[in-house]
Amino acid sequence: MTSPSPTADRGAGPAVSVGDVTKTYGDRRAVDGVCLDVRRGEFFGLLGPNGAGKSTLVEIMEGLRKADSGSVTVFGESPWPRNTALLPRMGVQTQSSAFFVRQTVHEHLRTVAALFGAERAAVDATLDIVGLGGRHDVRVDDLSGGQRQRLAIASALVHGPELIFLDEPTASLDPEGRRALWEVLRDLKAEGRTIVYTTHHLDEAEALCDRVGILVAGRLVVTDEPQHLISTFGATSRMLVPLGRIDERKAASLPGVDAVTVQGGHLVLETRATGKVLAALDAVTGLDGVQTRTPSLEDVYLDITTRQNPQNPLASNNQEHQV
Ligand SMILES: Nc1ncnc2c1ncn2[C@@H]1O[C@H](COP(=O)(O)OP(=O)(O)OP(=O)(O)O)[C@@H](O)[C@H]1O
Repeated sequence: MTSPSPTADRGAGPAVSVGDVTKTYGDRRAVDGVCLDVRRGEFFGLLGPNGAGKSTLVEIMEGLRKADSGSVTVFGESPWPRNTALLPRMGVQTQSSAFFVRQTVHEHLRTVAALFGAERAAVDATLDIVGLGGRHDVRVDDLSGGQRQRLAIASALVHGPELIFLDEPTASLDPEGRRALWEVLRDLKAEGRTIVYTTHHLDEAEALCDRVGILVAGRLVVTDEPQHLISTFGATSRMLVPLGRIDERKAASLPGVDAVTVQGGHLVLETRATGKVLAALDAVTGLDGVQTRTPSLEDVYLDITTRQNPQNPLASNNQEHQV
């Protein structure tokens, strides 16, 4: 990015502050009393099932949508009604980003850059970093879905904003493109920029985010660091033992085993006491071919969203916590 590093601003207040924000469409409450501060220089991931309210909340933070009630500030100022002083400081990629479809890729990004007064050199550099360096002369109309997504991301980055909002930026990218974007995002964070993004890729959120927030039915039920969330919620580890090595009943009776299921060619032992179970397995059958899967953010996410879903009879509302 060509703009100066925003690192110097880090000591000031939060990049984004959301206070008790609510948004209702008809009789549907899309965002329900959300409070959240995103710190300067933070990489914050907003997670949640389809329809949980992520895009609506992000659009309210961006100043693209008006909240029914509550307060939002971006760098201490309200983004609504449209705050032109904030626009150069923010980069926005939405799920329905608009394009100048009759222009070429390079013309499109030049037009966007000019709107923000960004240097022309930034256009070539940004196309390179999103992997569109070889596509300058292709008409936007003729891009594939993933290439359009890359161009939308480039449009959010070309003016070197301090605060970057990305709504499911990796949704249509191929695996190579996804990993390449991870590196771009890590570099942006290393420059001191603040990133707020939504994703359904939990491995990605675990790898990239300083903190994640999980929205369920419009309510922010958890905000925490991914690793802390995993240890706090104590999701179980799984041990995969090749079938035939130990029978199901005997496996279930081993000390520390919480549950046993058969999946594919394995007995799957769930446990919160990995060492104890490994020692017991070693004594009974040896550890050759035994695989251990430690809990991931995805396990915790599924646990939380299942319990918090109001449609689910096991739902409980007593897990809210923030770090
Ligand atoms: N413009 C709108 N008019 C009416 N209802 C809307 C509108 N936008 C969103 N909704 C509804 O609000 C709820 C939240 O939608 P939103 O798009 O914010 O969720 P999301 O978490 O981003 O979902 P996804 O993961 O599928 O993108 C959904 O029930 C959706 O149908």
